[in-house]
Amino acid sequence: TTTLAFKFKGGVLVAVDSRSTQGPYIASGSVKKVIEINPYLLGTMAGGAADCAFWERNLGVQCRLHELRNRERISVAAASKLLANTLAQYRGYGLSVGTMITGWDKTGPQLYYVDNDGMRLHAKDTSPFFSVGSGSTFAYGVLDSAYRHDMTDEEAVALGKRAIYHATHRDAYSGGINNIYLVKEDGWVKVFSGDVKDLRDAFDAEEAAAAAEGS
Ligand SMILES: CC1=C(C(=O)N[C@H](C)C(=O)N[C@@H](Cc2c[nH]c3ccccc23)C(=O)N[C@@H](CC2CCCCC2)C(=O)[C@H](C)CO)Cc2ccccc21
Repeated sequence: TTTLAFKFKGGVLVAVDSRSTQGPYIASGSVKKVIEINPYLLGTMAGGAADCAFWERNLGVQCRLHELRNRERISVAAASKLLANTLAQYRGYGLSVGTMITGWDKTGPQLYYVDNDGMRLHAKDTSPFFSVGSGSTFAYGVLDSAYRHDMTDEEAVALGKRAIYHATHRDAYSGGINNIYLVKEDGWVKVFSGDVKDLRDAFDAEEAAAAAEGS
């Protein structure tokens, strides 16, 4: 799996692959690794498929209950804390969940990393991006070299495609479809869904267009 997300001038960019494996066997080439918790909150999934699917759906229930009790949408910080607390309760049970919780709340765009070890990291200017999964090392190589905060939405999408392309090219456990979401002030938008095999020319074309626009 390769999942990544980064904060930038326009909000938050989320990009994931869609391969599920059982050892060397590809169980699926088209799983959804982004869960749409509500129109303002997204969660990414890496690790045990059933663990991620079950506990992130459970998080959705907890977020909805928070809204009903408090008559206001839950913040990204609180939503990520609910999941971190749940995973802490099950520490030692063998859960495998590596996730990013992101969205836009009254404090603006926010991004957290949460995993089964009980880690909960807040993306700040020092580290505005995370990548989770077996392909994350390849994605970090691309993000570390090309990330800039003042990217346009199009440049951010092109960077997400480039990072997923290189990770799925090198990592046997990543592949399938690249799904990309943009988190804006009025909620998330799914902006791209395409086979990773076709990505190469996609981000080359976007690059050329951006260069032409710049000149
Ligand atoms: C697709 C699927 C299941 C599935 O593929 N299960 C296999 C065994 C699974 O969990 N695969 C993991 C890898 C894995 C196997 N055994 C493990 C034991 C512990 C931890 C991980 C694993 C996977 O693809 N993980 C993906 C992310 C998943 C894909 C499916 C959607 C949710 C996120 C990855 O992290 C990469 C492929 C790297 O492993 C189980 C399930 C239950 C209900 C509905 C759908 C599914």
